[in-house]
Amino acid sequence: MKIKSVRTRVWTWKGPTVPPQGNFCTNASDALWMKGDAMSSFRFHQWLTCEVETEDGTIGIGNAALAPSVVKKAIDDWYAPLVIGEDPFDYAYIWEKMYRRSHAWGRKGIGMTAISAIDIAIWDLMGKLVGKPVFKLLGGRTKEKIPVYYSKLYAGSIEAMQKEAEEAMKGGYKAFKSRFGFGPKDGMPGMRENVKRVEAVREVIGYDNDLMLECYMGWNLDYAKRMLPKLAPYEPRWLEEPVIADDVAGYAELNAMNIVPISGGEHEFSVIGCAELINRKAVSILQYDTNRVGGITAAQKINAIAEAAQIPVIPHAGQMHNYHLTMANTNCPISEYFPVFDVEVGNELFYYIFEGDPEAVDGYLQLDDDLPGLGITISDKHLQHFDIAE
Ligand SMILES: O=C(O)C(=O)C[C@@H](O)CO
Ligand SMILES: [Mg+2]
Repeated sequence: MKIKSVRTRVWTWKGPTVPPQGNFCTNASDALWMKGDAMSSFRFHQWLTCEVETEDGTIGIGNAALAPSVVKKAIDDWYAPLVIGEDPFDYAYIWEKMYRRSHAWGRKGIGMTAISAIDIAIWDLMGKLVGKPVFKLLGGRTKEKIPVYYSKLYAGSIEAMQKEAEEAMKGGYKAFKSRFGFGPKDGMPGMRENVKRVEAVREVIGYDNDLMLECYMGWNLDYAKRMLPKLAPYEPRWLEEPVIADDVAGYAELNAMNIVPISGGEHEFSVIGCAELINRKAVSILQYDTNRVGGITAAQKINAIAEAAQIPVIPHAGQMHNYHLTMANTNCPISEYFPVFDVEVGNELFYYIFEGDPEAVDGYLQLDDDLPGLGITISDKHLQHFDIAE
């Protein structure tokens, strides 16, 4: 069975969006003097779909959210010709071929994202060709159902964050991730504002539920070292991306302080890139995203390395490509879950492109033992809200 085509499309959201609300999420651009919406370059209002088709007409669906229009070009011009004519079940060889033939520029970022989208499509394809869900090809069911954590709680007024946390509690969630709104440029007053919001969310969710704290690369080593002791009393399960992704030494220093577990990895790429985070003890929880790190082929290899180091893997984002890996690995204890919302940052945009993503019920989600592949289709329900570029 050979791959006969690779079809990429870029989906640009033109529907209603929720406008940014002030200091709602620290991020890597906060260190710039720029005025205005620092999160603007971190929104996901475009998405890439990648459909890999075999001679018999079976189509596997992959996707990517980072720089979709550039990734499309990389796939169309460079990677698609490498995979057409190959047998999808030679997925390890295909992965190496894409990785090594673009090694001069593709090891991280755009290239690895393109490799990820194709690889995810190949795994969906293989599942469909053998009539098995992808998780059954990876190790099978390791959980009755997948516990999830509610991931939103962007920084806003204390009242608004407490209201959102109350609603999420009513939804049955038992773990919650909130975002910080203040960082180094906001000085001591900002530190106090950050702590106030952590305390306020804890007041609502109590101490029997997990609270994770997200910096999204918006702090630095000095600021994070000063913040950790202030956060410890609120018992966060982890502090996420406190420094920029390249500051692996900073990650390792913060993690070694052993005050709050440090997590990261959603902006790391390839097996070796994640092995570096593990081997340098830079993270206590690894959070690659399968549609960035190298797809399912790479993610499963990373899962083995993480398991050997007893570092739990909790992939960034929801989406089926991550859920299947979590279901198939005991060392992947829970999944991140973006509740279905109006399009804001855009983490939730995939709900408007695909059908089949499970909705969390009482803090859990379920995968179907008998649904071949990833279990998603491309939806036609929201086409009026997208411009689609072939
Ligand atoms: O969900 C996460 O971990 C992210 O980093 C999403 C990003 O939009 C910041 O919240
Ligand atoms: Mg994150």
